[in-house]
Amino acid sequence: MSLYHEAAEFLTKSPTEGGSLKARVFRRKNLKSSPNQLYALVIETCRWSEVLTEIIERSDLLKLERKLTPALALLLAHDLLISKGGIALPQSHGLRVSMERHKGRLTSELTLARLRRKAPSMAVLKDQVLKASAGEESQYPRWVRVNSLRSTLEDQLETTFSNYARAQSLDEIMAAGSEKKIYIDPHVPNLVAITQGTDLTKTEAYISGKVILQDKASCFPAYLLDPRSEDGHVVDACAAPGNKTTHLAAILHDHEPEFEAESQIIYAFEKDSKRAQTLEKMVKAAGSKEVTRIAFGQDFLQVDPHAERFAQVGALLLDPSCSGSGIVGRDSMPELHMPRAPESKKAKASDKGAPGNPRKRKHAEVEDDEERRTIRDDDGNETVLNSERDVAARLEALAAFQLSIILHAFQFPAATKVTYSTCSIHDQENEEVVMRALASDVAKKRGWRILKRGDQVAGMRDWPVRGRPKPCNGETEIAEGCIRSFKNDGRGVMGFFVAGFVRTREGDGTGSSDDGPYVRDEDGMILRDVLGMPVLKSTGAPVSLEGKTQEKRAEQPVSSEEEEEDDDAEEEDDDEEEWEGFGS
Ligand SMILES: C[S@@+](CC[C@H](N)C(=O)[O-])C[C@H]1O[C@@H](n2cnc3c(N)ncnc32)[C@H](O)[C@@H]1O
Repeated sequence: MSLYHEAAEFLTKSPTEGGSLKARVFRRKNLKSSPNQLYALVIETCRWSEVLTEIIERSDLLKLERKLTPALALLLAHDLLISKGGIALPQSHGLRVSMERHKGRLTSELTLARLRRKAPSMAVLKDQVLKASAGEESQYPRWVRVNSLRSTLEDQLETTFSNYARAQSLDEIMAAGSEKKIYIDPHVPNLVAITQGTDLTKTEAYISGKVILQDKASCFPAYLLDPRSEDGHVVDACAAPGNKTTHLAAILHDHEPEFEAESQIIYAFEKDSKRAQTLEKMVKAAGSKEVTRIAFGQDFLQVDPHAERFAQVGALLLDPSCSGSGIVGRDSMPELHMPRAPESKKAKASDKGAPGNPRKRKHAEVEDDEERRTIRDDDGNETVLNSERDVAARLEALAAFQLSIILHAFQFPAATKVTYSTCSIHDQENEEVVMRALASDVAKKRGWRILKRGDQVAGMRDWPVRGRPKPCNGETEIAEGCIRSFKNDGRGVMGFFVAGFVRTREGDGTGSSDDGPYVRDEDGMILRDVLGMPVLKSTGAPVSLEGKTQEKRAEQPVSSEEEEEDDDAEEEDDDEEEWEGFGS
């Protein structure tokens, strides 16, 4: 079966499997075509289907080529007229011949369709098509985190975003239309919002890991955790694809003291080996490899918190699988238009439900039925649910798993900071899990409590949307400590939840305070002398630079990217020698 026949099936048949197009394509076994190619063809054809339907009908293609079904005509017309590569079939293939003999007529119809839409060029038409077919995401800004391991905000403003006008508010970004505008986020450091429409993935900054596309809310957990040199090693318990792991690495880099300090490691666990490979790629691209140890396929719950190698783990970021109900545009699928089949021709079995029936149909509508029965978590796993009771049971199962992750993290002997986050909007997975964690034996025994709003990093303290008091049993301090965000509330972010837990080591009798050896101001920032050296609590005097400066200087690469690559190669060898896996 050709790519086009397989794609036509996805385009026309009501899904029997449920789930988004992406999930259905990637889950389908025995596909002859590459799932990536197939998915791209179907989704792009949907985007262009209104224009292509007009072209096919006006050119009478289906009357002239009786072997073509409406879906095949749509897919082939897409590749013939729109795709750079043309039709992906041998020149003598019947389908390709059927299309190419009408190329002149179809191309003229494309020009007329473009002119009817008042688009002076194909580029403008493409822009229009993309906008018209954009889903929920188009109402949101695009969030971009500047990766401080590879670049700085200033550098990016002068390079990647040099032709963007500075916006004074997020509203300006949302109202900017096609104008390129940029807004520097007031809550999360190194984060900007830009107008939708530009494909940043093609830029040098994206390819080289200088910028990372990451929703603002997804930046909250690492920022709230705020790992500092005195916190020791860090755990990212559920790490793939790695947005938060790489954010943690950038924050460690930003907080790296100029003076002698133990080097810090991020232990990144990922239960799913395939996703762990994505994590590895992201960690490498973001320049975080040196500080990150990935546990491929390792279940965090099977890891022994008391193992020697975790003795210095002071901070843990927990971002476990959840219902994903806060994700923006997860299932959005462009509206599909189908050319009408010629009158005399009976609709082929493979075209049932497409033309003749309502000519326009939203994939979402087809999937709505499925949606009632299917919930998809943020890892893309789907569960078929038949009733409200099923939904409640699924949320309870997720909540029980999420709670077990927190309780496991609470056991790490040196841990004093934990963040827990979900991209869910459900109380059951959010405040209710927090309350259950705080009420647990391990929390009580070890002195874990909520990180109060007043003790949070400045940007999180200022963020106005807080936890819901009701599921916190009216305990406002806990609700205020929880941070929420909601879709469609004008703040331009996804639905999200994060809470921090802290404890002092006195809580379990180990006797040291949890904010490290340096004097801090009321924002929790380390006090420094005029040279920027941190002031020690023990002596009241700044730390001496001796020793470290020379060592640092000796570590500096001579320069050049080539050297960086060489370094990488060496690190790989080093890693292989040093790292023997996590075990339990
Ligand atoms: C919400 S995603 C994490 C997203 C990630 N923190 C990021 O920001 O890019 C949850 C991840 O946790 C992984 N996971 C689920 N249970 C796990 C466990 N017990 N141990 C380790 N990883 C787990 C899933 O495979 C999935 O990749």
